[in-house]
This record gives sequence, C-alpha cells and structure tokens, in this order.
Amino acid sequence: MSDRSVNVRSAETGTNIDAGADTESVSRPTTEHGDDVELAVNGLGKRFGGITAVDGASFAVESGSMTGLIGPNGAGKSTTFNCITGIHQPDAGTVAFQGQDITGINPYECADYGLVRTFQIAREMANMTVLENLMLPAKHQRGEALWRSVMPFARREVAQQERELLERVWDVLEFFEIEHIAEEKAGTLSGGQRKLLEMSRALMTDPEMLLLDEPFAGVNPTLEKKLLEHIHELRADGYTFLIVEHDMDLIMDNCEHVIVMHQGSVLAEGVPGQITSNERVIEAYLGGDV
Ligand SMILES: Nc1ncnc2c1ncn2[C@@H]1O[C@H](COP(=O)(O)OP(=O)(O)OP(=O)(O)O)[C@@H](O)[C@H]1O
Repeated sequence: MSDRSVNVRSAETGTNIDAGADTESVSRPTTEHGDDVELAVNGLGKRFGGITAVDGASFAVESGSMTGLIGPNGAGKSTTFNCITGIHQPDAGTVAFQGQDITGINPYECADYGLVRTFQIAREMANMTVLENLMLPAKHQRGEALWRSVMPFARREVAQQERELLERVWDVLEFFEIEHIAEEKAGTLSGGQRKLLEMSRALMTDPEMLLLDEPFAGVNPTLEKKLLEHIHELRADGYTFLIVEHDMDLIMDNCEHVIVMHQGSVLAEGVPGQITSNERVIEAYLGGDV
C-alpha cells in the first residue's frame, strides 16, 4: 500500500481490524499488465424473483486506479455494487478484495476490510447534524461495546478515543472544506453538500477503496469540479475508486479504465478511447434506455 499524505486516515490505518476469521486468504492477483488487483469480481450473479439483475459479471479493478462502471439503465451496476459490499447476497460468483475472498460478507465486515460504498443519507440521519453523521460510521468500526462505557477502567480509554475521533472528523471536514456546515442538520444541505457528506462518511470508516454510486447526481458544476478535485487528490494518495456514473463525458475524462455492463454482464472494458469507439457499446447505449 502506498504512503498517504492526506490527513484523513485514522491512526489505525493499514491495520485490518478483525475482519472475519472465516474468509479465505489467497495470493494477491495481478492484472494482465502485472499491476496489483484491488478488487476481483468473478462470475457474479444476482436474481430478484424472475429478474436476472446480474448475470455472470467478471472484472478486476487495479489498485490505486480510478475505474468507471457504466452501462444503460437496468444494466445491473447498482446491484453489482450491492453484491460486492454485502448489501445483497450474490447467488453466484465470487468477490475478492486485496486477494481475500469476501463473497457474501456483511457491509460492516466489508468496511473493516477497507472496502466501502457511499450511501445516500437515510431519512433518520437527516435530523442529525453533519458532525453527528460523521461520528457514527467510525464509532461502529471501533467496536464500541457496552462494557467500554460502563467499566470505570475503560472510561478514560473511551474519552481518549472520542477525542481522536473528533479530531479525525474535523480533518475530514477540513479536507472537503465543509467545516462551516458541521452543525447543520443533514436534511437541510444542498445536493452537492449531501454528496460531500456521503463521501466524508465513507472516509470516516478509513477505507482503502471507495465505491461511488452516482456521486455527481444533482451536484452543481462548481461543486462537481471541487468534488472531482477531492477524488483526484485522494486517488493520488493511493485510494482506489470504482465509480458508477451516468455522465459519460465525466467518466471518460477522469477514469483511466472503464467497464461497461449490459444486461447484467460485462460487455466491454478498456481505456476510454477503446470504449467510445466500441461498436457493441454504442449499440447497447442506442438500443438501451439511457
Ligand atoms: N431489489 C430489487 N428487486 C427487484 N428487482 C430489482 C431490484 N434491484 C434491482 N432490480 C432490477 O434489476 C435490474 C438491474 O438493476 P440495477 O439497479 O442494478 O441497474 P443499474 O444499472 O444500476 O440501473 P440504473 O442505471 O438505472 O440505476 C433492473 O431490471 C432492476 O429493475
């Protein structure tokens, strides 16, 4: 893993918090170019009743890359994200993160491994302040158990952890330049500010790889530029990104590798130039509902 200069990582960075003993450790694979694979999806399948949402999707995401996952509406992108991060149990296939089989683990375990996806701010979070929203994900990761808060000898440790946590929250807020909205209720934020909060929440779990589902939807052009700068900055610090986004130009301009899904499986992948000139991709989009 590369050194990271952005000061948004916790003191525990790099130490994989006990992430489930029943997962298999395999040697870390490489791409055909010999680069490290951060995420490997193989033959992934997911059905909902009679609907096949994901149908044998296979792809790899290179460590430290910014990879785009595109495809017409209903291609299976979100379901793929959900199967990777444990929201859905896949019916078929495997998911490996940094060479470890993580197929079917739950979202918390997934975050413990360092793989996290952004979530829309849920309704129940809307009444909480930005600060409170950011305290939550990291608290879970620290495994706050009841005994910690009731046993006198543990109280000092908890207080120290709270202080560190708060420091980290402010580092993240500062990184995204949103300190001024720390006390605002999440429900009152603009679309762009919400996206920044979603990213901030994901960063609080101290990830290695972020899966972003339409991070620019509803974001005005000025904030979109800012958000992109932040993503590029994090990426330069070694984070890996897999981004689902409908804005094709944005993906082509910012990702070095693009995966195209169609009808639940991977139709094409390559550098942006290969994708824009691929006739099967053009056909899928023209025939699809985009
Ligand atoms: N929970 C669900 N129950 C039933 N069908 C679902 C569910 N989630 C997704 N689907 C169906 O699975 C297919 C793939 O959906 P998915 O949302 O993964 O595609 P997508 O590529 O993300 O689409 P979009 O770009 O429109 O968000 C669609 O036909 C969708 O209607």
